[in-house]
Order: sequence, then C-alpha cells, then structure tokens
Amino acid sequence: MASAREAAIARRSSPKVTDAAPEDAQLLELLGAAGRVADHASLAPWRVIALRGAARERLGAALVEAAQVSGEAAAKLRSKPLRAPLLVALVATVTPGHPKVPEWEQEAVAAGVGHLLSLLLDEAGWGVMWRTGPHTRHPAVAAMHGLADDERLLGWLYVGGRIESGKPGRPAELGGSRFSTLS
Ligand SMILES: Cc1cc2nc3c(=O)[nH]c(=O)nc-3n(C[C@H](O)[C@H](O)[C@H](O)COP(=O)(O)O)c2cc1C
Repeated sequence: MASAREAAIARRSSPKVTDAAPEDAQLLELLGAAGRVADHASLAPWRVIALRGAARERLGAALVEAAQVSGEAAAKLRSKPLRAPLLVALVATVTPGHPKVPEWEQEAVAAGVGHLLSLLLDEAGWGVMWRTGPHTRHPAVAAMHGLADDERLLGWLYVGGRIESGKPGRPAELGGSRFSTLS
C-alpha cells in the first residue's frame, strides 16, 4: 500500500476511462475513509450520489434544460455524462446560520471529502476525473439529483476503468510563491 504522500504524488486525472466501475460496496468502504477529513463541529456536511446507467442520461437531459440549447449543441451536452460508467455527485449539505461553522467551512469539508475520495479511488486503481461546468448549480440539475434547498452540488467524480496514458503527471515540487513563512 502506498503512503499518503506517495499516493498524492502518483494521483492524476483520467479524462478517458473504460466501462469498468467500482461496486457500491467498494465506494462505501472508500467513503468511510474519505469521510475522516477534518470536520469543524463534526457536522458531516456532505453526501454523495452514485449515478449509473440511465441516471446519467437523465443528468444529460437536465444539463440540456439548464443550457437551453437544441440540435447539435444539445446532443453534445447530453452525451457528456456518458463519458464514464459511474458519476459520483459530490453534495455539500449546508446548515445555514450555524453559530460556529460558516457555510464556506462546510463546503470546504465537502470538497475535502471529494478530493480524498478521488485520491483513494485513484490509489485503488480506478480512473477518476472531477468535472463541473457552467450548469452545475442550475435548479434543473439540482432537481435531477433530488437535492434539498440547502444542498449544493460540487460537481461529479467521473469514475471508470483506468487507461494508462503514459504521460507524466504534474510535478510535485512547489514553484514560486506558494509557500512562505512568517515568524
Ligand atoms: C472542483 C473541480 C472541478 C473541476 N472541473 C473540471 C471540469 O469541468 N473540466 C475539466 O477538464 N477539469 C476539471 N477539473 C480539473 C481536473 O479534474 C484535473 O484536476 C486537472 O485537469 C488537472 O489534472 P490532474 O488532476 O491530473 O493534475 C476540476 C477540478 C476540480 C477540483
């Protein structure tokens, strides 16, 4: 098993994947670990929804409704969710007006779960790519997922069988101005 550091350095996004996908049981196991991110007041302000099969077609239809396009543009948009056999929708379940934990902190926790889940899926050998787009928070897209009023979509992890690209990932070294020390 890779160390957390080794897994982070090895991780890279997979824009193209095969039709293989992890079962719900494996997703649940990995989510148990991903849900261990730091979480102010332990609100667990997140949930995920696995979209498989025809649910991806319903998402495509919701994207077209959101974009108000037709013809070729609609066909292109409708097919986007079909690029992977499994889409893991990442949802921030925000408690508004919490006395200690503002909304941005709750979204940060949900995003942390998304990043850690993406890392764990990558480490388990799956191809993963986090995708969003201009319609991620459109009401039609929220309705397709059955989101409640205080739930916000953070995008989808597109997951499938990994195709080795042979291309190197981004370098792990930090350049320039991303680190400084105050003392
Ligand atoms: C919140 C979020 C949304 C993203 N949305 C998209 C997207 O819609 N389209 C895309 O090509 N990449 C998107 N990305 C970036 C890719 O997932 C990926 O991280 C990037 O291409 C860098 O490649 P790497 O992860 O292999 O270093 C998104 C990443 C994050 C964290």
